[in-house]
Order: sequence, then C-alpha cells, then structure tokens
Amino acid sequence: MNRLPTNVPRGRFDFEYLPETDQSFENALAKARSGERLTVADGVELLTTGTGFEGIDPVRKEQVLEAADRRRAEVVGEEVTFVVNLNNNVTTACNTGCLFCNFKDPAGEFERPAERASGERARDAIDGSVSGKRTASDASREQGDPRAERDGAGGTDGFSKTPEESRRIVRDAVARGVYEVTSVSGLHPALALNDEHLEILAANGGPNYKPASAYRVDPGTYVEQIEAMNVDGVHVHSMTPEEAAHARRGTDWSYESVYRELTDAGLASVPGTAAEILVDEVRDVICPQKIDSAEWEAAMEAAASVGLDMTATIMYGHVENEMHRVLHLDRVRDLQERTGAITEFVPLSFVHRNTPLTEKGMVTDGATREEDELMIAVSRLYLDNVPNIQSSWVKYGDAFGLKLLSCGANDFMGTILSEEITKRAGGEYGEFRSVRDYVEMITAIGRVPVERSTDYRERRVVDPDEGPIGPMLGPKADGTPLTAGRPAPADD
Ligand SMILES: C[S@@+](CC[C@H](N)C(=O)[O-])C[C@H]1O[C@@H](n2cnc3c(N)ncnc32)[C@H](O)[C@@H]1O
Ligand SMILES: Nc1c(NC[C@H](O)[C@H](O)[C@H](O)CO)[nH]c(=O)[nH]c1=O
Ligand SMILES: N[C@@H](Cc1ccc(O)cc1)C(=O)O
Ligand code: SF4
Repeated sequence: MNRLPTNVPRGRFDFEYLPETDQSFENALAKARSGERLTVADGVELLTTGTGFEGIDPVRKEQVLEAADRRRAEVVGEEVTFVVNLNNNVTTACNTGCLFCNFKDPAGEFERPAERASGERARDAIDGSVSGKRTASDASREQGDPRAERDGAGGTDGFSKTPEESRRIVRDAVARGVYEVTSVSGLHPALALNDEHLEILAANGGPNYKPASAYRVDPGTYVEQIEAMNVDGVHVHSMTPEEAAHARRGTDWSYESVYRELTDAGLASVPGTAAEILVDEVRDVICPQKIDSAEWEAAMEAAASVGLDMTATIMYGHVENEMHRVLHLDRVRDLQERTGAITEFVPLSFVHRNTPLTEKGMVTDGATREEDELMIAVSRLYLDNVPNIQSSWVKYGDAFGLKLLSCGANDFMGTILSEEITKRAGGEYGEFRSVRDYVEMITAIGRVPVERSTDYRERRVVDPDEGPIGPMLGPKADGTPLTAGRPAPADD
C-alpha cells in the first residue's frame, strides 16, 4: 500500500537523535495492545508506523489509532470533557525571540515616546507597529471592544493590560458563567514577581528589565496580576515555567518560593506550556533563549511540590523528528511518576504560517493530519500515568478535533472566549465555542458531553435535551447560555 508522506524535515538539521531503533513495529504494537509500559523504541516504532521505511503506512496507522482509542475507552470511558474558561493574556511584549512564535511583539514598541510621556492614560494599552499584523482597530472591532476606535494609530493588535483591566475582563467573564481563567503572556521587561523583585532588578540593572515608567502601560507585578484575576471564585491557571523563570530572574530565589508566593496570591494551577520539545538540541534551534529542558522540569516539580496541579504540552511539527517527540513523552511520563500532578497532556500542533521559522525558510509546513493522529494516539499509549489527553480545536478545528477524540483523546479543551497565540500565527479556527457547540459536537460522535472543572474533579454530564444549555459548575454559573464576544469595558 502507498505510504503517506510526513512533513518532518529529514536531514535538514544536524541532530544527534534520529528515529532509529532495534525494535519492530509488530512487537511495539503488541505491547501497546496489551497495556505493557512502552519504551522509547516502542514509541518511535508506533509514531513512525515502523522505522524500516519512509512515510506512514496507512494500515499500520489505523492499528495504532485503534489501540489508542481502545485504551482511552478503558481509562476514561465514553465521556468527552470540556472546561468553561477564558484566556486573558496580559501582554504580548516579549524579547525572548522564539522562532515558532508570532504572539510576541518587540517590547520596544510598547515604550512611551518622550513626547507622550505625561498625562497618558493607562487604557491606551493597545499599541505596537509590526508590519503584516492586523491593526488594533481590526482586532478590537471584531471583538466588540470600543477601545479600538480610540487607538486608531495604525499599530498592531499587540497589547498590555494593567491588573485593573485584567480584573475587569475576568470579573465580566465570571458573571457570564466562566470559572477558569488561563493567562499566559509575553515576558515583558517591566514584569517582576513583586515589589521586592522590582527593587532588585532596578538596583542591579537587569537582566531583561526596564522600569514600568518606560512603557505606556504598567502591567504591574505577577503577584498583582494573579491577585487581580483571582476574583469571584474563578480558578486561576497561569505562570508557565518560562514565566516563573522570568519571575525570579536576577535573584537566587527558588522556583518553590516563587510558586508559593503566587499560590498565596491566588494561583491554582500551572499551564505546562513552554515545553515545546524537551530535548535541548531542538530547543537550541527553535527557542535558544528559553530555559533548557532540565530547568523546565525543575520549575514544574517545584510547582507540584507546593501543591499546584499542572498540565503538560508538546509543541510538535516543526524541525523535530519522531525520536524527539517520543523522548519528550518519556520525560513527561517520568515527571508524572515523580509528581502525580499532571492533569492532562496537550499536543499542540505547530501553526507555521506567520512564524519566523517559516519566514526564514527553516520549515515549509506543519505536521500532516496523519502525524497529528499518531501524535494523539501515541501520547495516549505512552503516557500510561496521565489520564486525560486533550484535542485542541484551536489547532485542529472542529471536524478534525472531533476525529482525534477517536484516536486516543478524551478532552476537548475549553470555551476560551478569546485566542491570540494561534490566531497571530495564522490559525483559522476562531476563538470561542459555546457549551451548546460542545454538546452538539460531542453527541454527534456518540459520546457523552461532560462539563468539567480545571482539575477534572468536578464533572457534570450535560443532557442535550434540557432547555437552554449553559455552564453550571462555576461560582456564578446558572445555566445561562454562554455567547460569543468579549464584554464591553465597564465604565469608560
Ligand atoms: C506564546 S507562549 C506564552 C507564555 C510564555 N511566554 C511562554 O513561552 O511560556 C505559550 C505557548 O504557546 C505555544 N505556541 C506559540 N506559538 C505557537 C505556534 N506558532 N504554534 C503552536 N503553538 C505555539 C508554545 O508552546 C508556547 O510555549
Ligand atoms: N489546547 C489549547 C488550550 N488548552 C487549555 C485549556 O483551554 C484549559 O485551560 C486546560 O485544559 C485547563 O483546564 N488553550 C488554548 O488557548 N489553546 C489551545 O490550543
Ligand atoms: N498556550 C497554549 C495553550 C495551552 C494553555 C494552557 C494549557 O494548560 C495548555 C495549553 C497555546 O494556545 O498554544
Ligand atoms: S513563546 Fe513565550 S517566551 Fe517565546 S517569544 Fe513567544 S511569548 Fe515570548
């Protein structure tokens, strides 16, 4: 049978790790079917459908997907979960320069021009001027946000928010029934853990520090942002390992102490993004300025040690090969053995279109559909200690996202209300799904729609025949349907 091509850029990067094993596909599949713990070699055989030839064998692929779907049914049954959440990114200002990322804007574009220095109002938050990006007016008009009309400077849709602005956005969302806020942000040079950290950075001149007075908008401190978002009983899911590293830069503070202080401010769980590929030879190519894989793990272990739940992710489909993907799964499985704190694993398929990796000609495409299916399936089979595998409609769209729920995934992400990371990279699947959308999609594939809390401990099976369908688990969720659109600013 014809083999299906992959988009793995073979031979273009000088990597030590290559997808070569002394295992056979048949043995690996037999182990996967029996539930025996898989080795890295097993995982590579399954992900490649056999390393003895190029491309993906369509029959073997179906065998792997079937084994993963069966495992999913054994582990979590027929329920498909989703969370009613909101993304509130604080700022797009970031100088870290990851080559896969188009979420960021150079922090210099947020600086206060000398002539505008006095009398500026904090709400002039939306700024920046990178060519090729949509304007603030475009973005905000689409979201029904009247601030756009005031900006009009022809800048991009980049932004920074004050803690007050974050609070207002979260408070409005909670009033609509939302009960999780996910907040991941650029590493703004003025952001620091707390006032003491600001003083240390100011006294020592860095690193990656510039005082808030240099910027049009003061994002406050991480503690202030978390406190601001911790309103009305919402679950605050924030502070990736990379953000935690930024929150201790230039100090000898431990990750434990940073996460403890953030927990006291209201942090409830940690997004395990910034993982990308947890193999340093890949990180050296795609995000050379990020913390290395050992430090990422250390930060995650610290978060777990202070009692925080966390998710884990992989961002795949760029320069890496199948060996790197499985080595990543192996590190996540080991981390879960040590912590038990990982609630879900989230494969994030690289969105290539508007990214530096594509612009520099280092990649020409993201993963193929077959690679996506196998990534989900092998995640389910390899991560025998992580109960939930997420299918991201942001990355895969509705139709393919649903298909992945029959390849090993059991969670269908969240309502999110607004999305910036994928949209800016060229993704096209929108920013919002209502509870009704979820129920219609999940019942259409014969599965059971279940509203969950972030930690999966609270669950509610949603009856598709009940009247209006809306969130019920949140502190202010009363079943009123959740509709699209960002809330209007409160009083200006
Ligand atoms: C944009 S960062 C924001 C938080 C923080 N700056 C950090 O790096 O942890 C969050 C994550 O988005 C994901 N991401 C960024 N650009 C992406 C792209 N083009 N396609 C898929 N995922 C992407 C990466 O996994 C990254 O770690
Ligand atoms: N997969 C994506 C997510 N997933 C995170 C969830 O929305 C939720 O926060 C988590 O499951 C914890 O409850 N979020 C995005 O913004 N984009 C994705 O692609
Ligand atoms: N930052 C990720 C999404 C994400 C957020 C939180 C998580 O716990 C997991 C994944 C993206 O959109 O690319
Ligand atoms: S992935 Fe995060 S750290 Fe890297 S450039 Fe983007 S926002 Fe900055």
